[in-house]
Amino acid sequence: MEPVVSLAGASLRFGQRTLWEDLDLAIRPGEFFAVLGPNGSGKTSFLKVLLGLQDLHAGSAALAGRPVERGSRLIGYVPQQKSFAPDTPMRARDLVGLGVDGHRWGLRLNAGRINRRIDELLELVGASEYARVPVGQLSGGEQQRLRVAQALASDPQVLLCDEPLLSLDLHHQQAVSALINSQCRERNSAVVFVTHEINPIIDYVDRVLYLAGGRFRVGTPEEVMTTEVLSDLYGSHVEVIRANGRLVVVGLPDATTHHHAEPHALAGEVA
Ligand SMILES: Nc1ncnc2c1ncn2[C@@H]1O[C@H](COP(=O)(O)OP(=O)(O)OP(=O)(O)O)[C@@H](O)[C@H]1O
Repeated sequence: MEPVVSLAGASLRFGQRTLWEDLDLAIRPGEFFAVLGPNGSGKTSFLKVLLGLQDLHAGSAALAGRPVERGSRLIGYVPQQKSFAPDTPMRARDLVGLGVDGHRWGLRLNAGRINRRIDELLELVGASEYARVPVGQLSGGEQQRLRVAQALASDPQVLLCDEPLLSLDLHHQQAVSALINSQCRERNSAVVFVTHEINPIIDYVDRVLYLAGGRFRVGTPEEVMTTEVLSDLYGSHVEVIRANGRLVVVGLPDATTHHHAEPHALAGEVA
């Protein structure tokens, strides 16, 4: 199967600082691909490259075989959370409606079908009851669920998610992760999911790109999330503990404010 996202010899550098270099990557349709790493390791910048918003220092990046470009219709994007201003003159359903234009849903949708599609998306993210509330009056988590609905609205071939679970409670973390996974499996979208914390999505992830200290590793979670690999990436000993199907990384260097769960939190929390 042709990859829908591909990078060849890709390097990103700001001034003297190399975030990653010589990255070769092919992400196929229907793949759930997680991007992990500490603060400042270049996860958001990686998404910006795919969005055509960040030039590479070297190498190339392509979507569906064509060079990345701004405003690509192939992409759905859940940006890193920023709140809407309290007086934003838009209701929740208007925000989701911005994502529905029907170009992947056959003929141009008429008003009735657009409304039904918006209702369906609001329902999927559990936002029906605040559909008519101005977005600026909603909580961070409620706004976040709308962003997910908006990103799914166009049935994108590539779904880019930047920490989409931030500020969601456990129930909605699970619901939103499952929804993104359905888009991946049922609609064959490639999902690129940036996160500090792999546990909420560990059952869904096919492969991981782990960025740290200007280097990276790519592979399945079993290949990458090990004491040996992460100790090598961080350049100091870290311990990866597996318990109850969850992963805990212990002993990360102080300089990396990393949101992995602490060992005491094993009993069912989600960091
Ligand atoms: N346009 C830019 N010019 C210079 N430096 C930049 C630019 N964009 C990002 N950086 C730097 O590159 C590094 C990586 O930023 P990025 O936002 O990609 O990290 P991240 O892994 O997403 O971090 P976080 O987990 O904190 O969101 C940061 O140190 C940031 O300051």
